[in-house]
Amino acid sequence: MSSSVPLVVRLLASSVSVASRAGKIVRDVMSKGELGIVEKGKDDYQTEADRSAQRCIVASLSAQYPKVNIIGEEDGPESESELPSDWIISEADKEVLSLECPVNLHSVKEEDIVVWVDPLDGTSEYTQGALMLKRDPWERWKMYLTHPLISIKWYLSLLQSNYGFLEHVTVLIGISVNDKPVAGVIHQPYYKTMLDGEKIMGRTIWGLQEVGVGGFTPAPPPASLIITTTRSHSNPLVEKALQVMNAGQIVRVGGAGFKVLQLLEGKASIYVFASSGCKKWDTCAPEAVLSAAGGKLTDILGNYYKYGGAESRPNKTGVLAAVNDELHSYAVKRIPQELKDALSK
Ligand SMILES: Nc1ncnc2c1ncn2[C@@H]1O[C@H](COP(=O)(O)O)[C@@H](OP(=O)(O)O)[C@H]1O
Ligand SMILES: [Mg+2]
Ligand SMILES: [Mg+2]
Ligand SMILES: [Mg+2]
Repeated sequence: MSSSVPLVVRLLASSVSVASRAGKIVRDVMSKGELGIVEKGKDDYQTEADRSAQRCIVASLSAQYPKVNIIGEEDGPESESELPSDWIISEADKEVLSLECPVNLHSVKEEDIVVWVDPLDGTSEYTQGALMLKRDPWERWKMYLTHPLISIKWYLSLLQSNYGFLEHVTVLIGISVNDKPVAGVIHQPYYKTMLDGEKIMGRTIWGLQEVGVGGFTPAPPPASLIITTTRSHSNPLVEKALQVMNAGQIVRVGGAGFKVLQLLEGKASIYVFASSGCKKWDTCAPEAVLSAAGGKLTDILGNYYKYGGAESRPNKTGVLAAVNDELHSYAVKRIPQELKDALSK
């Protein structure tokens, strides 16, 4: 790889390649059927796919960029087992490598960068998706009975959905410089495209400050106000914030990455989540990609989060994102003060 390419662009190009490999790991774990679900906390789970995808991303990036501070969601005791050699990716996406680096990022050093990794965003939807891969209804029912995450209401909605909610799953790699997300990758392992009659799995969307987004073509916002929000982590405050938006429609989907994709694809115009459940790894890459496309992601007070390595992990004051500044200000104004106060406490 040419070292004349500025560091941020090289790191983004490497992240695009490694996210795609991590996405394959996510699919492979699902195909084997041994999800290895571990409960980290209330409504907070981890699977073998989360653990393995993170190992692949962190090992690949830290081998090439040893002084970059890489923070992953699934940090914990290091696994003893050796990493398969094909999990270490040293390739870098050629299209991204040829991008013009914004002038203010030209001289960024490894020490100035913090990378936030969410190896699998939408873990609830991933584990529920496993059910839909069981073709035999009796097998599916047995799996449901032993599944820790699914209520009967969800089971029924799953049966109505075509392919479960696997499309909501993303791999997120966010690159921040001096507290600010400047570049990011959102990879969708279960996005399907047909090419010459052949099914291709996965697509990778990237964003770079001042350059724009790649990997897909953003669509204009919908004509009426459509809000996207959580489908698996709601609570009374979250619902209150949705009520005040006066939206024509509310779309409940999994993952912070997928909700930002809903905004970029013209399926919704505002993402509202008045809860402290999301963390920095959930929003770093989505914020970078959204802002590169002209959108804005902040907390529900309208303040940007900071992404330095010493910042606390939770996004305590919620998430509010919109496709443009005008819709973002509309949403900030609509949120009642008592709700802002409740999250700021
Ligand atoms: N109450 C809560 N507890 C734990 N994690 C939460 C949470 N609310 C949101 N999150 C995390 O924020 C991300 C987006 O959530 P949602 O899909 O509900 O919008 C998910 O990331 P992960 O799937 O990577 O863990 C989810 O776990
Ligand atoms: Mg998680
Ligand atoms: Mg996440
Ligand atoms: Mg995750």
